[in-house]
Amino acid sequence: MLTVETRHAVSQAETKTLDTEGLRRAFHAGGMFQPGEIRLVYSHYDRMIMGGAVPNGKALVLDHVKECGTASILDRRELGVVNIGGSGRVSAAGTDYAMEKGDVLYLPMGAGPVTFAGDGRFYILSAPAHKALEARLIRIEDAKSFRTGSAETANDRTIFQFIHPEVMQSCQLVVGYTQFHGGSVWNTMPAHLHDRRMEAYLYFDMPEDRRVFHFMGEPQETRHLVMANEEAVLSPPWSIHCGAGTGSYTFVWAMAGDNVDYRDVEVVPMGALR
Ligand SMILES: O=C[C@H](O)[C@@H](O)CC(=O)C(=O)O
Ligand SMILES: [Zn+2]
Repeated sequence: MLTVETRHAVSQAETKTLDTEGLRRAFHAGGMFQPGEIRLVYSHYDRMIMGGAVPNGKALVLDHVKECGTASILDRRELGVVNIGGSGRVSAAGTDYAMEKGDVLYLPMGAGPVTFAGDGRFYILSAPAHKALEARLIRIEDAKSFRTGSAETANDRTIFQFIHPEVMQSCQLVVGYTQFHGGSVWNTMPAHLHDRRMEAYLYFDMPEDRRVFHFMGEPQETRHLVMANEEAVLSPPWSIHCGAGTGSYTFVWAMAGDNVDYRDVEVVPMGALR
């Protein structure tokens, strides 16, 4: 079963007027990981699609998505998959990829229908593409990683880059995830902006009652959303994106837009935040 929700782009001016429910309707996505279902959220920020596929023993096929206006989703798009669950398999274009937790798969434009199987919980990301590149399964040891932050500032973490120019080629997608050490809780602080790219975060690896207070908005007009396990949040290109958890967690970050330059960010000075 396929379910698709559309999220239109919301401006800075409108965001300023939203209450909690309004903010969540515009930017928050929950319930994407349902056994036996594929659920997608089609965002009009750079037309990024995020979603979940949970085969739960019965194979699921991602093919025609009406919102994309093509016969099959990858006719004019590329796809990233992060397995956040148990052992599973993803197949496309006659190749079967065994995916353990933490593995990331890139499927290029033209790869055709995508089949999800096994015990995986597959987080899906897709952006429009302009050329057919190489498919690639990237395991954590093939990712580029760096440790940043410190325990003193509660942001000691390792950033793993998978679909990233220093690892492989993609058209628009840049995808990786960040893991915390020793109870650190703050991601992406000091915050930054990148008007060239939107970003989506998926928070996971959290016990049921853990929450991340995710911050968004223009630097001088911030808002927060309370995020539970396996919930995602859209970050418009004009928005900061950072958060603090009530304990450690992992989050997948994914971007699409005008460039794939991970360092093309403007750091927001602490004094500019309101
Ligand atoms: O533009 C890059 C993204 O916001 C994330 O990669 C940041 C992040 O993972 C972190 O600081 O923890
Ligand atoms: Zn960012």
